[in-house]
Amino acid sequence: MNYVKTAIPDVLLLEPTVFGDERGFFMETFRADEFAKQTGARAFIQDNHSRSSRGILRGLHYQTQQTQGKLVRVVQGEVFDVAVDMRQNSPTFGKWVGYLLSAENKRQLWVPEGFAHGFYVTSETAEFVYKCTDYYAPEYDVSVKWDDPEIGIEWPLFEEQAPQLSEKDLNGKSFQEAPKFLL
Ligand SMILES: Cc1cn([C@H]2C[C@H](O)[C@@H](COP(=O)(O)OP(=O)(O)O[C@H]3O[C@@H](C)C(=O)[C@@H](O)[C@H]3O)O2)c(=O)[nH]c1=O
Repeated sequence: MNYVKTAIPDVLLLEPTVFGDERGFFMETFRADEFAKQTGARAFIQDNHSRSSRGILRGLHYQTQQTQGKLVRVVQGEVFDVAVDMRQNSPTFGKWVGYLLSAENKRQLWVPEGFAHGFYVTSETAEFVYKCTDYYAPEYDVSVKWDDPEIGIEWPLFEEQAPQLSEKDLNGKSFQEAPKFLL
């Protein structure tokens, strides 16, 4: 596994080593020892899997307590995946990074605690799989507006179709009013 620093050094892009042969391919998707060495993160205790159609946007989400670090990947289709730094005392506070993750490119994104996270589906459907360092806690769940101009995420949107969001995400907080981390 290749761990690549992004423009926000705490957010890492992981490129697995893929062994192809006449049967198909094999890759390791997670190793606790290597991952802990690279990130210093707490152990993962929850795994999630979601499926979404083209044009769905989920995010931007984080939990103010039981804060989750997330190791995310796509097992079918393609998404544009984004992390936003919500750590007030960080040199990259308010900055975002975004990457296309797909079943084909097999890349993973490490989104540490202190970041809001979201994704936009660019294929017909996408199955999204991720590991979390803490449990889901809806009482601490925050949604930040995906299109807040202060963050300025450049989503690769389809022109003919506005992104489709959940009720919760339609009512997301502005970046300014969203609670920040002091990590
Ligand atoms: C996230 C989550 C949801 N749920 C339930 C609550 C709800 O009824 C249903 C759908 O929840 P949501 O609308 O919050 O799902 P979703 O919009 O997919 O939320 C996820 O979005 C991405 C971007 C993230 O970063 C994740 O951490 C998570 O917040 O699933 C759980 O039971 N456990 C969980 O861990």
